[in-house]
Amino acid sequence: MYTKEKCILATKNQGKIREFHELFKDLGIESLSLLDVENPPSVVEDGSTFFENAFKKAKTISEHFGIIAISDDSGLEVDALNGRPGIYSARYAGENATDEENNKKLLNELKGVALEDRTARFRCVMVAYRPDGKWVKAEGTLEGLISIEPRGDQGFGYDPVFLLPELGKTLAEIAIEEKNKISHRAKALLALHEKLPELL
Ligand SMILES: O=P(O)(O)OP(=O)(O)OP(=O)(O)OC[C@H]1O[C@@H](n2cnc3c(O)ncnc32)[C@H](O)[C@@H]1O
Ligand SMILES: [Mg+2]
Repeated sequence: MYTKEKCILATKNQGKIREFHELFKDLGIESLSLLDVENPPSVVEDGSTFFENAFKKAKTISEHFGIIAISDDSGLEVDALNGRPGIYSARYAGENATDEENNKKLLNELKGVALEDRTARFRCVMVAYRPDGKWVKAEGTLEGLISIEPRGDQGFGYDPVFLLPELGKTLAEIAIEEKNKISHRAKALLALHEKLPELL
């Protein structure tokens, strides 16, 4: 059973890894991540879509370690910015930008835009890749608004500026368990999990 095997999460993002590990507890999946191994191959994210980048991350890591790899390529699409930063979310404010720098740039770009026009969504594309070349993919989204000011200290990335209108809170103001009930990542992982038996 794959649930007893180790698979590897093809990510170095601590925030993503924490969410995956919480979700994996319920699904009975055991995994390593790139933070648990020495000198993992680096993957240049030069694709033009979330899928291309997710596919490249999963394939490279799976072939290197010889086990199933699960990747996550995700980002924020802001309607008032014609979908930017999109696949460039991690490097929006520059190649090695911090989350704070990216959030600051985003809020600056949206200066003067009314709250109701700050609609946005997180998108997550996941690929599970088996070393012999068989793979499955899944996707999830989460709709919301870009807040006027950052709020909250939980989560990671753009969470402090991503407002959930129904709750009146940002993603950084809710607990990881709550985020994992609604997030783009959780939706993608549940859809991926349905397809994992195809890799067995
Ligand atoms: O490529 P890996 O190693 O997985 O890690 P990464 O941080 O580079 O990840 P991506 O290339 O997928 O870039 C995703 C960007 O979108 C942001 N992001 C994705 N999911 C998010 C979430 O749930 N909450 C806040 N920001 C998120 C994240 O902070 C990054 O800036
Ligand atoms: Mg990346």
